[in-house]
Amino acid sequence: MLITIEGIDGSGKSTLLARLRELLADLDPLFTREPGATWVGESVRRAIAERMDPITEALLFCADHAAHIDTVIRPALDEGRLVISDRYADSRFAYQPVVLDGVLPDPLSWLRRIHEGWSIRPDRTFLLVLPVEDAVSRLGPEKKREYFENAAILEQVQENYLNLAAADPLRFVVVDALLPKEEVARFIAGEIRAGARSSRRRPRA
Ligand SMILES: Nc1ncnc2c1ncn2[C@@H]1O[C@H](COP(=O)(O)OP(=O)(O)O)[C@@H](O)[C@H]1O
Ligand SMILES: Cc1cn([C@H]2C[C@H](O)[C@@H](COP(=O)(O)OP(=O)(O)O)O2)c(=O)[nH]c1=O
Repeated sequence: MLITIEGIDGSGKSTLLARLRELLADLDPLFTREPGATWVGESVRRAIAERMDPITEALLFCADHAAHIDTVIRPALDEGRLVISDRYADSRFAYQPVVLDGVLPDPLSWLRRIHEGWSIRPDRTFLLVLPVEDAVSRLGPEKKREYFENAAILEQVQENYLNLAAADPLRFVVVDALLPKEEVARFIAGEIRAGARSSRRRPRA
């Protein structure tokens, strides 16, 4: 079973993942992330830091995804493991249209076409949602921010995320990220546990 965690920068993904490691330890999940689970992820970080052109950047994120699926996700799913990824394809569909706006006529369709035929659809995606001003204040004024970590960009990213969730309500679970950390983590752990139980009853297609 493939679970993905999505949300704008500062929504609480890293905090949540750390707690899920404890709460779900008995299920022995494989925790992974995008970008960065493969060496391609290092190129992605460099591309963001150096502000490469948006097409190069988008294709590097996609290359990281392909390597991530090939080397980490597919092997684990084939072994029947529960896989939980901090960011996944929806990060591309939410962030890259913002930077590709004006560069391509329809960035989202372009991105979707690139993923077609090889990417693996998550069984469940938890989307952490909170007002952008709260996310930005959580990121902290003193922190050296990455390019995407600014309010105007994050507003558009979050709007894209909410549109993705509205279009696919069976897969997405929208979670109020303003709730206390422990409440967020326990709710999501419970949902993942319930999903894992029912997927054991269903043979994998
Ligand atoms: N539910 C929450 N309530 C209040 N603060 C939170 C919550 N979740 C995370 N935080 C804090 O917000 C900041 C950003 O969280 P983090 O997990 O790093 O976000 P992300 O990985 O999504 O960028 C951290 O300082 C973290 O302690
Ligand atoms: C996976 C992915 C991330 N991103 C962005 C989100 C983040 O701003 C940035 C780095 O992701 P991430 O490693 O989650 O950020 P951090 O560890 O600094 O919180 O890349 C994309 O724009 N597209 C993508 O496909």
